[in-house]
Amino acid sequence: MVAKMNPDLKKERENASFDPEKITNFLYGGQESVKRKRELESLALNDPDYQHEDLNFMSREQQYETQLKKGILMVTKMKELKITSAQDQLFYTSAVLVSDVHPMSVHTRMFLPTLYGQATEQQKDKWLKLAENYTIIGTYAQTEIGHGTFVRGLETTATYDPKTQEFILNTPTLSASKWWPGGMGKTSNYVVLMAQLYIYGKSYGIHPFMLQIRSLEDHKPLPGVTVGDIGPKFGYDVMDNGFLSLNNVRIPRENMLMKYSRVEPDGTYVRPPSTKLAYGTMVQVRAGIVMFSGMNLAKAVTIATRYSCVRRQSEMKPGHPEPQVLDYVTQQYKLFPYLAAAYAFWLTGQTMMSVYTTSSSQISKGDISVLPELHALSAGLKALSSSMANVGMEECRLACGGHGYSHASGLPRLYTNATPASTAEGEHVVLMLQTARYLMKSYNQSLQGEKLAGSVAYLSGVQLVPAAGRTRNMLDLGALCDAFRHRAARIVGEAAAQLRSEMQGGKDQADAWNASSVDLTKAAMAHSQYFVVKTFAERLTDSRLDSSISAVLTRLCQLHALHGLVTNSGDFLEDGYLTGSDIRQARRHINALMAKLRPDAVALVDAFDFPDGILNSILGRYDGNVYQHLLEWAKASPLNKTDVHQSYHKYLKPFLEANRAKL
Ligand SMILES: CCCCCCCCCCCCCCCCCCCCCC(=O)SCCNC(=O)CCNC(=O)[C@H](O)C(C)(C)COP(=O)(O)OP(=O)(O)OC[C@H]1O[C@@H](n2cnc3c(N)ncnc32)[C@H](O)[C@@H]1OP(=O)(O)O
Ligand SMILES: Cc1cc2nc3c(=O)[nH]c(=O)nc-3n(C[C@H](O)[C@H](O)[C@H](O)COP(=O)(O)OP(=O)(O)OC[C@H]3O[C@@H](n4cnc5c(N)ncnc54)[C@H](O)[C@@H]3O)c2cc1C
Repeated sequence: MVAKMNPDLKKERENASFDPEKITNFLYGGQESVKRKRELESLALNDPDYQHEDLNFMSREQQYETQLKKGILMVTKMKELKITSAQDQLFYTSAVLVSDVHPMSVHTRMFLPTLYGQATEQQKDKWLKLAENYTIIGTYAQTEIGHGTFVRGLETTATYDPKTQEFILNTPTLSASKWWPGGMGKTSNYVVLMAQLYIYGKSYGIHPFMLQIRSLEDHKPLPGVTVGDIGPKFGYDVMDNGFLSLNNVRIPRENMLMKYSRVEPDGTYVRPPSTKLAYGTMVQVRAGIVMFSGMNLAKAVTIATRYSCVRRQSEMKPGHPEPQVLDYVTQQYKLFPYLAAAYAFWLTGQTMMSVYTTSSSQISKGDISVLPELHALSAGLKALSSSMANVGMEECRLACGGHGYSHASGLPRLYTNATPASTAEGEHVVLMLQTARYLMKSYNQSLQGEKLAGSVAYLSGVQLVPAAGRTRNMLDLGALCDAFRHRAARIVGEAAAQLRSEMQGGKDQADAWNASSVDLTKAAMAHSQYFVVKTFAERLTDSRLDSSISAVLTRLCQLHALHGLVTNSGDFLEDGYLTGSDIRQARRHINALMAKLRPDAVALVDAFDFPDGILNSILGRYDGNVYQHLLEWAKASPLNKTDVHQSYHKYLKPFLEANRAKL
């Protein structure tokens, strides 16, 4: 029997100004792609082999085991079903894994991409098939107990022995032990080991090496290898992040991944075109995190928005029925800016991926000129999107009141699994500083009359003319983009001036950089925000957009820009580019936009097209039948398996009896 839809949600859907299907098609790149997405999702969600008890009711060991079993089934079925394209795999795996990963995720996301990106053709012949077949399972072992951020400072060594033509691998100190790699604790039998290369006592920096860590027969650690799980974490329970130490482990010379740099049998070192090519896998994952963050934020906003239409609380007017909590403007102010941000990062994530694809094909053809722009853009956008998603997901949880704190909402698990995106693959301040480094270099080039291209083109010949006194329409997307561009250019310029003045005051470059780093981070943030606002606005100029959806998407874009502007108003006011009256106008527009978006809120989250199985949230159910399912879910909790829990007999009963006896 089809359950009846909650009447409030039904009404919301009837009153929307547009057909959400049109936006779904826009978000996923067309009708055909949406059709395929739904086919694959339904295949996964209706497959009985993937069904299991709620992970939230399990111990960590059980979660690991369940998700490993599921991961294995998933890769087997994808092969059988010939689900081969990256897009199809993403649709299918998202439905199987929901907001979790599986213990072999880093194999797929980093180990294989490292082989594709860093191995020679010969090495690919040797390992790729094995890795693609999951005959070997690997991870990306870079971070150590003592160093994660400072890759150049890693202590693991790979010392070349020309006599035997082998590398000797060692973690010479406690702090050199590898720590964190996903799937290394219990699952992987191989790693790509990032280690300092030494030849004849000379260091050549960090390079990738293929290393077998466990027997392919009985999975026991190989001689010289100590490996295990690092223990429970804030989230990510299903993943066996691991530690690894190495004691004089020898591997053949051919195990260094040598696409870009080489060690000849006699120990001659052949330099790569750029030492940063060894960081390629990190750049790829960072680019992916922009979209990943947009999608996670979209899930959280879907849950909180639907629930806010089902939830009724308090009296807005004495004696009147309790309103849907989404009718409180403060609730709209909690959610709508993140609804807009989810759209912004979703679309920017797509742009980032297409920049990545184009640039990486140029790099593989030997053109490394695109590397600095790709690195700076992906670092800044990864940092911005993941930190915004963190704040937004938490705000969505808070917007669900008490029920948001329950695992039934899906929000705690979504948050704890997604929040590492801010730290892993480059801590967010560290990455912002990388973007700032590129901005400083570009800005100085522009001062010397060089014409800049790509994301920093706007820094060329920038004229910082204060525009106070000018009347402007704060809803005009062109004017909003101009304001963000002006702010970014000004802050970049001021950070450069600050850096210069620190150096003129006697500091060396490194101390001056540290002293200016708050301003530098701010410059990178302003630059990345400008990129997002501009990208969002540009995507709306697509002539294929139907007018009904173009109107509502324009409102979201305006809200995204205006909210960013109002929350950073000091930046726009500081040099008089905007006036107090512009900011007041912006605030009024935000209120008006929220009122206009209110009737479309549910349709806008429906358009993300997350089926219930993927949202995995009782509060966010499509049919809105929240309370009945909350109760059913609670009844399934392991503590409710018996009316009287065994601990009553063990502890409570004797305690009560002893107390009674004392009366
Ligand atoms: C967990 C959930 C997350 C969700 C993930 C979502 C994924 C999305 C997909 C969705 C599915 C989910 C599946 C989950 C499975 C995957 C799980 C992944 C798990 C995470 C794996 C990892 O966590 S894995 C380790 C990553 N660990 C770092 O991330 C270290 C940061 N640390 C550095 O990355 C360097 O340490 C740092 C700072 C650059 C300095 O590097 P350095 O010291 O060598 O360089 P300097 O600063 O001296 O800079 C010298 C010059 O190099 C330039 N440059 C530097 N880097 C460059 C580069 N990459 N490309 C070009 N140029 C570069 C720079 O711009 C300068 O250029 P210039 O001289 O011209 O100014
Ligand atoms: C869930 C999860 C999964 C992971 N998976 C993997 C994996 O599969 N493989 C792998 O190799 N690693 C993995 N990592 C490790 C991850 O990449 C690192 O933790 C991350 O790069 C941050 O480095 P760190 O831990 O050294 O932080 P730290 O650098 O110690 O950061 C601590 C503080 O110092 C500040 N700081 C550090 N350097 C600077 C600087 N230069 N300027 C200003 N501030 C600075 C940071 O901003 C931060 O506030 C994973 C981590 C997590 C949490």
